[in-house]
Amino acid sequence: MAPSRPTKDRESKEARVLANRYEIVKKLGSGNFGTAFLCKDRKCNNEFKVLKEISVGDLQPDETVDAMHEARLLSKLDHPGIVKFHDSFIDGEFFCIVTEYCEGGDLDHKITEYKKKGKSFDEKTVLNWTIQLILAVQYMHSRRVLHRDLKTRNIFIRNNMMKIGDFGISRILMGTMDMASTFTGTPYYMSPEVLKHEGYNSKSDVWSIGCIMYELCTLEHAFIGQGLMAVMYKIVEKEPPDLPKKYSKDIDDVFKKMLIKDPEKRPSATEVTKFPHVARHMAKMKDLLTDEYKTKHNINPETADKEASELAVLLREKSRLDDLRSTVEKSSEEEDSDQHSYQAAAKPPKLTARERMRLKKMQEADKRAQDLKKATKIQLVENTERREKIKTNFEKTTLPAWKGGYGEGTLLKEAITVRDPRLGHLSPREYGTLPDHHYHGYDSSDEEEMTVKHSTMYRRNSDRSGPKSNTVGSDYLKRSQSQKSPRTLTDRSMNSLSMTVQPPHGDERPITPMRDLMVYDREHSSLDFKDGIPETPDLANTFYEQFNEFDDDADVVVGGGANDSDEAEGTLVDDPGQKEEEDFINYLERALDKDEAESTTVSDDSVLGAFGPHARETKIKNLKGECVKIMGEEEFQKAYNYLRSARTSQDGKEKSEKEIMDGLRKYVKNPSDCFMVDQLLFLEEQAKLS
Ligand SMILES: Nc1ncnc2c1ncn2[C@@H]1O[C@H](COP(=O)(O)OP(=O)(O)OP(=O)(O)O)[C@@H](O)[C@H]1O
Repeated sequence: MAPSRPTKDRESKEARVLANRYEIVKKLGSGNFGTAFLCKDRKCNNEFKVLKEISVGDLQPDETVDAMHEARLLSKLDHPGIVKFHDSFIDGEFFCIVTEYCEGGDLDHKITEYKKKGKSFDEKTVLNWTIQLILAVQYMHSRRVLHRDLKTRNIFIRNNMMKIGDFGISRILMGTMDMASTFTGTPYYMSPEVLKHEGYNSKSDVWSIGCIMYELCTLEHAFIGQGLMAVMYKIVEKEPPDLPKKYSKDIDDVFKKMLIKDPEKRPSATEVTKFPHVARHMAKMKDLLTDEYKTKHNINPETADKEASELAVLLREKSRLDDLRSTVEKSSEEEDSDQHSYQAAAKPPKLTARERMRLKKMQEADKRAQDLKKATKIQLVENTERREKIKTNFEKTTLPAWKGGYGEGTLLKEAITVRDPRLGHLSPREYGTLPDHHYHGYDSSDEEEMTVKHSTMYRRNSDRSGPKSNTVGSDYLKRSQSQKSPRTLTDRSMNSLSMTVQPPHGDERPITPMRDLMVYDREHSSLDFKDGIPETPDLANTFYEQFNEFDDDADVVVGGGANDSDEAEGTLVDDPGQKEEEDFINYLERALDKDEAESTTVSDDSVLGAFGPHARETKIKNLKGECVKIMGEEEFQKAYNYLRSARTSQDGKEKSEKEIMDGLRKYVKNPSDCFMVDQLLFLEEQAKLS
């Protein structure tokens, strides 16, 4: 069993916080490689995540680096059927992995629960889940990643969706990378080629999914026997059992194909998706999910189409009007110059009555915008002066600590608010109730681009996790800033914000006055609020907090850690659940595409996680220790000698598993214990070869 932290540390009443952000909530359980905890991510709206601690023991530093590297690579896997990897870090002697939390627990628990209640999964559920798993496996394989330890305990349930978790980092760290989970004594999902030491490849993962599928139908393992050797023998030699009669022949066929002994003949994940029965079911799933998605997210296809065509007409009109405007502007400029006045006046652009009217309106609007720009410049100067005045007042007076309401917050807000002229003059209260995006993107002038931002609309005072819709605009801005895109929002991005953000109507929860302040773009603004930081410590702190929150480098985007940058580049859809639904529908669609290219079989040599000599040595050492612990020194030595000669028989005659097992009985009480001895021999062989 992997070492765990000292009891005192774990039982302390104070919340344990790791990496300055993950607050341990409770222990979920301990596995062979470490302990899993439910934690709250303080930097991510207290979102629940799972933190797994694995003792790195006496690993060499380079192996830990390897594991970190592996963790980074795994963090790139982004699929609705794969448990999201968020972060990894070293904490003392522990390597910590932070992943998505799956509230439905693992599939092993689910199956046990069903068994206890005498329930069973219907065919549709079995197919749904198998398809979800196979799509995730297909995705992994296309990225040349093998799981190698697919079993019901490594499959998690979230929102009734299957998610593959527990990738190999723990096994790398504990030195059991070669064959799936040999320490755990769970050979039930291991393929014949793995048991025969013929190497792990992508088809071995497909085998494991076949075994899981059988388990979903029967709540039993596909290959059972008394002891590990018996199980191994059945896997290698015996045909899989039939599925119970209540399942169709079609689904039985799919399962049987996934359990073809010869990996060459066994279908790949992509081929499984092309089986007619699977493809038909996938198409149904896609239609159903798409309908559900539309209903849930209030998307009416007819309205959407109508809106899209209306938008297209408007865009066409706008672009024609833009052309006309520039032509008119050009001709009037030319009229002003002596050179071409006659020529220009002679060729006025041809406009329809409607266009003339629109053009006139546009020109008026342009003029108004120019005036507003000027007004804002004046306002800026006034604001700066006012701010200076307030600063001086602050220096002279000590303000009482803020206790709610719109006291000094309002004062400060008034002082430093740069008003968006399009909003007219609003009271602070009115500012507070406007949706986020109304504050973005006003250009005060060409030279001094300034992005004005309202910080935390609709957020509660105590908890900063507001409804999702309120953060979309802010995240959009954060993203655009972090990508160093132009600081001001274009009309189009304003439009996209207006379309995406749906502020909850009538939601006027109290707003923290200091948070009502607008945050400015430090690099580009001519206003330097740093000079205007309130002197009262509490206010100053809150003031600073805002800068931290919106700092370009601040770690604030959903997802945290290793994935932050990726997610920052993500879609505008800010609800992870919604994104996942969309992604899953897309993957189904892609899998249904007949022309989709088949990924080649991925073998052990070509995948992530090739480990170095240090890791192998550690593995051999651990494995030997484990064997001696179980069998005793003497018995281990006998079994080891016997198996070494049996496995490496030089006479060219290969013994069957049954023969080997029978021979083994002469030396050991329980031949199934020798499963690990076999692993040890295999590793030693590998070490010799490398
Ligand atoms: N992402 C997750 N979401 C929800 N529960 C999880 C998650 N990861 C692990 N768990 C739960 O935490 C417990 C411990 O998990 P862990 O992976 O450490 O061990 P295991 O899966 O039981 O064994 P092993 O990994 O050694 O095969 C299990 O009950 C598991 O269901």
